Amino acid sequence: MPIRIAFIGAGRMASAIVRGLLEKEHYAPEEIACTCGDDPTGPALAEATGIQFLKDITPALYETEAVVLACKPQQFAAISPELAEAARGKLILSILAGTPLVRLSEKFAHARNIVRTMPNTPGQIGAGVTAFAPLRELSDKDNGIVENTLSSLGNFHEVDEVDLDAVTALSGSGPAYVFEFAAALREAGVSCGLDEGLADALAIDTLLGAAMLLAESEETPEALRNAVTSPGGTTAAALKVFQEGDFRGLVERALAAAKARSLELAAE
Ligand SMILES: NC(=O)C1=CN([C@@H]2O[C@H](COP(=O)(O)OP(=O)(O)OC[C@H]3O[C@@H](n4cnc5c(N)ncnc54)[C@H](O)[C@@H]3O)[C@@H](O)[C@H]2O)C=CC1
Ligand SMILES: O=C(O)[C@@H]1CCC=N1
Repeated sequence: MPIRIAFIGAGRMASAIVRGLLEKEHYAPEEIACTCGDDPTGPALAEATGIQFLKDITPALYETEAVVLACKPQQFAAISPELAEAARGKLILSILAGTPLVRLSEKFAHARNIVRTMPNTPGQIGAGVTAFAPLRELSDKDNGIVENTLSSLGNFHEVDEVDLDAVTALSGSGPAYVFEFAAALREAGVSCGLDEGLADALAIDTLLGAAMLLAESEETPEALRNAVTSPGGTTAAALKVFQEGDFRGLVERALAAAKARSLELAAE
């Protein structure tokens, strides 16, 4: 059976996409191939999912419809000109943070089209969100491939490429901020006298419940926050500390740092 989609890189994000594609039955395992660098990720992904691992994937690219670039941005330069040439006439989907379409199209000069995307790790369980920007308008066929791939990870939005560095700062890196907040809640709960296991369970269910309420409610985050905050009560006491510590300013500076780093990655 010919390969229809090939993954250059077989790490965490490639695994999430492969699993999503298989779960939604967009491809049979034999129609997907991956390669990797000098580590065991490719054989491990093949073993876990039934897809093919090819140490040298270049010959197989001639028959594929689409190629997903899923190595690290710093590993992009190591992709050989021979591999890029074998991707002539193919649809290229990149998940590389920071790497702009202009740089992707220098290497994959003869691709049918190139789509720069920014997914996130909740895609592992179909709860991700991805933004994408195509180099040229997508044909119906390529639009179908992009939609199948991104919908298997969760929700998706088409954006102008210029927005993708900010998207990376917000939703690409964003799960890490939430996990850091969950860990901070757990530690603070322990400081307040709770058992660690209980603090962990309370932190997770609080984040999950609040996110589900926010997604289902018509209210803004501010309105939902206010609904928790009784005048002169406990929440007001905590939010005052957040405000004194410039919580919003801190988040703004964190996203600005991530966006600046994404822009720097363009040249690495
Ligand atoms: N981890 C995350 O939360 C997100 C990551 N991304 C992007 O996804 C990409 C992959 O990230 P992860 O999966 O986290 O990394 P990872 O380190 O888990 O996987 C990288 C993969 O690339 C392979 N590789 C290295 N050099 C190679 C080469 N020359 N040819 C082919 N394969 C090669 C490695 O063997 C490995 O399989 C990165 O570009 C990152 O910017 C995008 C959104 C979210
Ligand atoms: O930290 C990174 O560079 C990647 C891109 C977004 C999430 N992880």
